[in-house]
Order: sequence, then C-alpha cells, then structure tokens
Amino acid sequence: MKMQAERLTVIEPLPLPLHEKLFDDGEQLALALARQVAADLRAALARHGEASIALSGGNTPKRFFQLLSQQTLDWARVTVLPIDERWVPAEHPRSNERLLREHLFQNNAAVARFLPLYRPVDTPEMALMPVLTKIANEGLPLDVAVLGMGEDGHTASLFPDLGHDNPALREIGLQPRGRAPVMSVRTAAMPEPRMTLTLSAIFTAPALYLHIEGESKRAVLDAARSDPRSTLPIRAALAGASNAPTLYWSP
Ligand SMILES: O=C1O[C@H](COP(=O)(O)O)[C@@H](O)[C@H](O)[C@H]1O
Repeated sequence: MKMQAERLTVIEPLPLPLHEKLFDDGEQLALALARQVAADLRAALARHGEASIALSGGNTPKRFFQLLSQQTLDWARVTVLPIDERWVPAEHPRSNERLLREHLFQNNAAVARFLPLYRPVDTPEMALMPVLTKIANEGLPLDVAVLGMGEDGHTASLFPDLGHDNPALREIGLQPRGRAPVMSVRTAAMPEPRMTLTLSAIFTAPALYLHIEGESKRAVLDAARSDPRSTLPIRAALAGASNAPTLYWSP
C-alpha cells in the first residue's frame, strides 16, 4: 500500500485590522483629519451636549491642530486632553501642552476647555492622584482619540522598553472601566519622565485615529501589524482596540 505524503500548509496570520486613509501629502491629510474629527465632535455634541477628545503631541500634528482650530463647532462644550505629556513646564519647547496652546487653542477652538496632564511639581508620580481623579471625573469617556507613533513603535508614551508584560500593555482586552486612566512612565528612550493616558482610557473613544507620516514609520507599523510576535506598543494599541482604528497616512 502506498503511503500518502503529508502536506503541510503554512497559514500566514492576518495583519491586525486597520481602516486606511492615504494621502499624497501632509497638508491634504491634515485637512481631511481635521474635517473628520470636527464631524465626530459635532456628532458627540448632538448626542450628549458635550464632547471630549484626546490628542497626541510630538511634531506630526501641528498642521492638523491648526486646521482643526478653524473648524466650526461649539468648542466651548469640548474638553481637550493631551494623550501624553513630557514632564517639563508648560512653556518648555518639548511640552505637548505648549504645542496644543500654540497650534490648537486659537481661532474657533480658543474657547475649548483644557484638562492638562502636567502639574508644576517635580515628578509625574507626585501629581498622579489629582490628575487621575480629574481625568476620570471630567475627561472620560472620550469621544475621539488621535494616536501618533514614534519611529521606535511607541504610541502615546507607551515605549518599547516598558516591556510587553508591563501592566500598561497587558491591559489589552480588559474592560476600560475600573482601570487607571493615567500612568507615569520612565523610559531610557527619552530625557524626561512622562505621564500618559493608558490604553484603557484611550479605548473609551468610539472614534480612534492613528496619524502617522513618512515611509519609515509606515514600515514599522506594517511590521508590527503583521507579526504576532511583535511586542511593540503600537501593536498592543491595534490589538486591544474594540473598533479598528483608522490610519491617516501620507509619505
Ligand atoms: O513623544 C511623542 O512621540 C509621539 C510621536 O511623535 P512624532 O514627533 O514622531 O510625531 C507622539 O505621538 C506622542 O504624543 C509624543 O509625546
């Protein structure tokens, strides 16, 4: 009797789900994202009379913030939170609060309400309880969150050297309620400590966007999306979101 040869089929894992909006340049991207976020905020205002949005910092979102600030909506009923903050005074060039003040809180958005993560004390740990309470009571749940990503695959202030078994990343899949909304972060990758919204807090937003620009970040994102062994925080953020985020990308 002839033995039948065994055939092995290798099944490639599917990349994590992501909606994609691709643009030719950062200007077009910024305008489309500003219009989309403004529409989300208007819808939230119509639903419950107020709206809450968490926004990333860094260099990428400047143009988006400027265009968002020009959108017509009832900004006085909108609360804005930084997704993360570097522990430097609000006037410091590396402050995400400063970025928001200079680029978002102008034009129509000048009247928006701001919930800072930074407090003028020496360490983020010293401010953790008051900030946590304020954010939990007055900032959450979010209506909209816009994540960014660094070249190293960090998102918010969740850095690769936190370790993939860190509670901040292990919380994937757990219910948002009952989880701490903010945490302090110390990473060798950055010169100062930080405070960040946790994934639990970020995932309270039904409208979740990822804004990245450039080919090299795109390659990091695609690799993290496709590789189930990836321990990059951006993969944790994609894996844990109950609604697939929408990527806004331009070269
Ligand atoms: O440090 C940070 O980096 C990321 C990415 O910033 P970018 O300058 O590469 O655009 C940002 O999303 C985060 O909010 C920020 O604090």
